[in-house]
Amino acid sequence: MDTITLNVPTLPCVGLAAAAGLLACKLIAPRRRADETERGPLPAWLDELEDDESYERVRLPEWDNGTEWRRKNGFKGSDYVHDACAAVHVPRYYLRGVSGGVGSKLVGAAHFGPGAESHRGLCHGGTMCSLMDDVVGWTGFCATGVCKPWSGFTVQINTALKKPVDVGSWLRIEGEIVKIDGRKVSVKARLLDVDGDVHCEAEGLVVLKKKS
Ligand SMILES: CCCCCCCC/C=C\CCCCCCCC(=O)SCCNC(=O)CCNC(=O)[C@H](O)C(C)(C)COP(=O)(O)OP(=O)(O)OC[C@H]1O[C@@H](n2cnc3c(N)ncnc32)[C@H](O)[C@@H]1OP(=O)(O)O
Repeated sequence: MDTITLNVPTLPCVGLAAAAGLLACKLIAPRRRADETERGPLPAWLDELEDDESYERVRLPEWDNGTEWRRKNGFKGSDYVHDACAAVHVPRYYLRGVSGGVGSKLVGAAHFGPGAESHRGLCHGGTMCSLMDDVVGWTGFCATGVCKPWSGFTVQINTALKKPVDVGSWLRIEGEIVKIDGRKVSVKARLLDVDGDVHCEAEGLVVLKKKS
């Protein structure tokens, strides 16, 4: 019968190697995944928005410096959509704010990464719904015509899935305030490609926080 000899001094080494591997995954792998180049270049039309004076880029510390800002402000994880490693990722939003809120429009680019896959190269419908939730919420936060982060809650997102999304796509995401009734902000949103084909659209409702 074969015998297996356990070399006891190697055990701590194996343990150390495993710990080092784990640390490498935690520290190195997420950074590699976060590398923008893996998503390819940002779509060119984002530059057009940058140059368009009617739109202003929404810059927030929770997006620009997410990890550190969140840790300091009591958040417990990474942003489901805005984090660089998110399966479906929005790197930027631009706001065309309108005084009074109605007509204010938020436009951004969304990338569907490999982690968003459902069936053979196509993305999970839930990734489109998540995006609709995000853009409805952030558009609702612009109910005064300027972006006031976390100023309300998304309470409804009625999403119609119209056309599948390929893994690796960059699509345009838009939200627009169509009605404000007290604390209730109604938003229409859609996700479209460069040809103007609509992949999904949504009607959403945001309830603003009570004034304290
Ligand atoms: C607004 C109150 C603030 C509370 C303070 C908490 C302190 C927190 C501090 C800081 C938070 C920063 C904010 C973070 C934002 C996160 C981002 C997201 O989008 S989260 C996504 C997941 N969404 C949820 O998890 C929502 C869950 N829902 C709720 O928590 C409640 O429903 C809430 C707070 C949104 C509203 O509760 P109510 O007690 O303040 O207000 P009511 O009187 O129930 O509703 C106001 C109006 O909205 C309608 N409404 C509410 N929910 C609706 C729904 N689901 N569908 C249709 N209408 C709805 C109601 O019918 C009412 O309408 P009528 O004024 O009577 O005409």
